[in-house]
Amino acid sequence: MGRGTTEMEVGGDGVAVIIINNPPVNALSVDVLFSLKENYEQAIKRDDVKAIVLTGAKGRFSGGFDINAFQKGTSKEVKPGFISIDFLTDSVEGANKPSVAAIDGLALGGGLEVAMACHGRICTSTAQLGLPELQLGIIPGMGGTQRLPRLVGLSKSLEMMLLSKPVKGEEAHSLGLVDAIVSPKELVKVARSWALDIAEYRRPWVRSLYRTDKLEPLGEAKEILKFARLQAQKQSTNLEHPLVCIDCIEEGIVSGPRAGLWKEVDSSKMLQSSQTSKNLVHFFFAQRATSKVSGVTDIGLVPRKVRKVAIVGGGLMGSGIATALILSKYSVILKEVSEKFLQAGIGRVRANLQSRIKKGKMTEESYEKTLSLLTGVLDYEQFRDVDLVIEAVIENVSLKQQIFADLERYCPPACILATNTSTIDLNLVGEKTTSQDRIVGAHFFSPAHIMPLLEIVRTQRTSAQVVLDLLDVAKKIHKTPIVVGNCTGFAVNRMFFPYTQAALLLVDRGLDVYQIDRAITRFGMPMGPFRLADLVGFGVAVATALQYLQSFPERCYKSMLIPLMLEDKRIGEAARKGFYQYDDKRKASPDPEIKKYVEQSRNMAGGIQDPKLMKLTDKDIVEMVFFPVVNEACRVLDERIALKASDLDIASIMGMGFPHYRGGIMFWADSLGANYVSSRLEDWSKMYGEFFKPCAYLVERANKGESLGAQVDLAKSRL
Ligand SMILES: C[C@H](O)CC(=O)SCCNC(=O)CCNC(=O)[C@H](O)C(C)(C)COP(=O)(O)OP(=O)(O)OC[C@H]1O[C@@H](n2cnc3c(N)ncnc32)[C@H](O)[C@@H]1OP(=O)(O)O
Repeated sequence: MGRGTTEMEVGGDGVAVIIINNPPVNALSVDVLFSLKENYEQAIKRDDVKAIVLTGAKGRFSGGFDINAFQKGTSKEVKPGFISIDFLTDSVEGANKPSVAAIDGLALGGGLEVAMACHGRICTSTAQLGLPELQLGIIPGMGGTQRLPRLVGLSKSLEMMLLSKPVKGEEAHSLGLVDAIVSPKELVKVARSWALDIAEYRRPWVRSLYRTDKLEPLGEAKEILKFARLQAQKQSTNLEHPLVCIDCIEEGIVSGPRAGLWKEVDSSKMLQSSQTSKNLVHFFFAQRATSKVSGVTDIGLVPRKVRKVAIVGGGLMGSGIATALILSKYSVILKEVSEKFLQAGIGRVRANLQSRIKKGKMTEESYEKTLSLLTGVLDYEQFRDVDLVIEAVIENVSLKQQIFADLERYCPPACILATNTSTIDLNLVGEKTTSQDRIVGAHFFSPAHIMPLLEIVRTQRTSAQVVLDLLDVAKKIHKTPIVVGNCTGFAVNRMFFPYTQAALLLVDRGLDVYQIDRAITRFGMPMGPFRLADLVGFGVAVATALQYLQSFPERCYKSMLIPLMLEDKRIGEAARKGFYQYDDKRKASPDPEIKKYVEQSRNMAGGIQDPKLMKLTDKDIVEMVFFPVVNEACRVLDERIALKASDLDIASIMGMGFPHYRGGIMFWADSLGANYVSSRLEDWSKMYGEFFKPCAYLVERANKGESLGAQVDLAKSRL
């Protein structure tokens, strides 16, 4: 079956309207592009056609080239340059009949590139126009690197491409990217008469590719490109495609737009088969797949409306969650135990909003309006009509049990009862209630109003309806949800607990703390394990480590390094002293004093330093720190705590900052090969103990030559 088509209607006015039709976003599949080409040929041939209007069905021009084709390939072989040069440049832009693009909704990537090959563009004020290809590890491949700079100037086009940042209709108009803004109702009508005006020489016949009026003089252009290269190298270390994009733009400016088009064609082909592009395309689909949950979103249920939310606990997490909710227009009640704590909680919400004002993301007026959605309370009286409660108090089982028993008494019987615990078994939390079907985990990551991930934890008794309702709330507060099962640490924290432990093991065996952090940040993590431990605080680190020690004693590495530092009141960034020392501006710098703790810890670990470890490359360090994480992720899948490896990819990226351009933890492991990961772990386990022992799931997949990302058997699911 084909993927999409175009339809053509020729009106009595001599205008052929060609409509792109490929729901939901009118993506340009190869089928759509071939159909478009056929209709163009017809329109050019027919004597009753004077001009052409190109538009998209159902209020969306086009979301760009069909990204599925990057993963699955296409049914037809297309020769290089066929779409960009033969069709768009020579047949559409070079035609003797003018085309006008009528843009509503979105014109992204290939969608905007097709529109830029037209001789005029009309759009609605809400339309989004942009070239976001770089977010997929590729560059615009249908002339975008050549035409966008010629329409909006070099600086703005670089910003739009390098940041994958679209512009809205009004801005597109003031930039000169579109010629007029009209209402959706008028769109096609105005485009028709615009096209006729061009055909009859009442308006200029503009071929964007040959315009030079917006381009800066050569010397200035070269300076702008030089600066852009420096910026790209700084902001996108490890990435090649932003630099390739700049090279293509430069080629067009220096050697002419046709040479630029050919360089773009060749570079696009090369980048499409790069590992980075595969990783980023995987990330695109994996992110969308998280909200498709088998047994929840495919059984005909409809999410219930959540209007009013109560939060118990106004600490760092509770106030962050409250901020996220009021920002999405939920009415929120914040409960604390005393006036003092309540005011502190509300103060934190205020500060979160104020910081948005400082960053220009919020006006004073919307600040007041948003804050008016928050009510502080000291008892449960106002909980009688809430639709959702999120408990966010300290990690104390009996306190949580008491709170849930109270919630059961005060909240309506259908109210969703969620806990923000990051480790405690949900069955334990709800032990003193009879409401197990509506108890669910809503695990936010700190700071909750900023971090994009929401881990939704369900027990075997949580109802599908409750999970669906929370998925809907997640969407409304712009969080990416992953639905996981119930166990110590759930999916995200559990998967990452070996991260710090591996780093500690390496230090006990002779490696330098800062060398490890450097290798991990060069790999693309926002910070290394030791800098992260400082940020989280040693108190939390030790408490969490104890929980894992209780749950998974056989594979915990017990280093004394953090407890030793804790004894001396080095507790991390909060005290300005952890693995690093911190100045007034919270800038971290290595601290020579930690040497003594390291020595002590090494002695307590038996003083075994391994000369082999002294010669580790960055790559080895990265693998020794992350392969234990992959190993734990495999266990999480094997136990069906997560149902899809791609959910763990998203969790690693959005919860832990794993570089998205590496595709996420499991996709990255698969790019190296399950067999490689398993055999390296096996070797290390012989040298350094059980901590590295590959789990049965990993060994089995490695032996069978299967990828770690291949679907698990859902029949065994515990959810
Ligand atoms: C040669 C060229 O230069 C190369 C290119 O054009 S590459 C493509 C460039 N285009 C892009 O990067 C745009 C990617 N898409 C997006 O940013 C967003 O999907 C959007 C802004 C278009 C719509 O966002 P939103 O309304 O929130 O819906 P969203 O859930 O993201 O997408 C709806 C569906 O359309 C699909 N989709 C979106 N863009 C697509 C595309 N270009 N190709 C194929 N499918 C696409 C999504 O996968 C999703 O499918 P699903 O329902 O099965 O999960």
